[in-house]
Amino acid sequence: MIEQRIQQHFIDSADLKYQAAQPLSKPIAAGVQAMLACVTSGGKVLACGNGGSAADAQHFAAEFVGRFERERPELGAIALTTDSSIITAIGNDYDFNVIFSKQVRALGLPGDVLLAISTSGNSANVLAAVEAAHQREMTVVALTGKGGGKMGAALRETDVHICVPHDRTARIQEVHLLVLHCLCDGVDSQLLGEQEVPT
Ligand SMILES: O=C(CO)[C@@H](O)[C@H](O)[C@H](O)[C@H](O)COP(=O)(O)O
Ligand SMILES: [Zn+2]
Repeated sequence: MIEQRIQQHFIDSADLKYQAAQPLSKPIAAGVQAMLACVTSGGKVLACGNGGSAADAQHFAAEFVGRFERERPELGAIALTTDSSIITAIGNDYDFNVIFSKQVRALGLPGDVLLAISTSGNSANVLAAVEAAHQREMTVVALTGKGGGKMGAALRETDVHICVPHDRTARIQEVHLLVLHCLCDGVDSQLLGEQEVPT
C-alpha cells in the first residue's frame, strides 16, 4: 500500500538522522571551523556534486551568499554546477570528468574551501576536484556516504570527512541537506553569537 511505503520513507529517514546525530556532530563541527577560518580570512567556498548533490551545492551557496536564518554580512561561495557554458565547453572539449577540477584550478586560492558532495564518494569529476583543490592548497570538506569511496581515501589529514553511515543514495542525500544547514548555522553562530533557535 502506497501510504505505508511513504510512511516507511519518513521513518527510515528519521531513524538515520537520529542515529547519525552523535557520530556526525564532530566532523560537522570541524567543517564549521574550516569554513569559518576560510571566510574570516577573505576566502570562499567552491561547491560541487552531481544530480541531487549539484542541487545541494547550489542550495549551500545560496545560503552562504544570501543568508541562512539570520542577517549577517555576505559570505563567499560559488557552486561550480551552474554555468552551462563552462560545463558544456569543458565537457565537450575535454571530458565530463574535469568539469569541476578545471574550475577549481581557475578559481581556487590557498585558504579557500572545496565543498565536495558525493553520496558514493566515487564520482570521478568530484574526485578530480578534490585533487585540484589539493594542488591549490585548499581545504576539502567532503560530504559522502557508503563508506566514503575513493574520495574518502584521497582526503588529507587537514581535510574534513563527513560520511553518512548508510548505503542508500536518497537517505544519504537527506542527511547531506541537514549537514549543510548545520554548517550554515554553525558559521552564523560563530560569527554572530549563539541565539535561541528561530521559529
Ligand atoms: O538525486 C539523485 C538520487 O536521489 C541522483 O540524481 C544522484 O544525485 C545522481 O545519480 C548522481 O550522479 C550520484 O552521484 P554520487 O552521489 O554517487 O556522486
Ligand atoms: Zn536550506
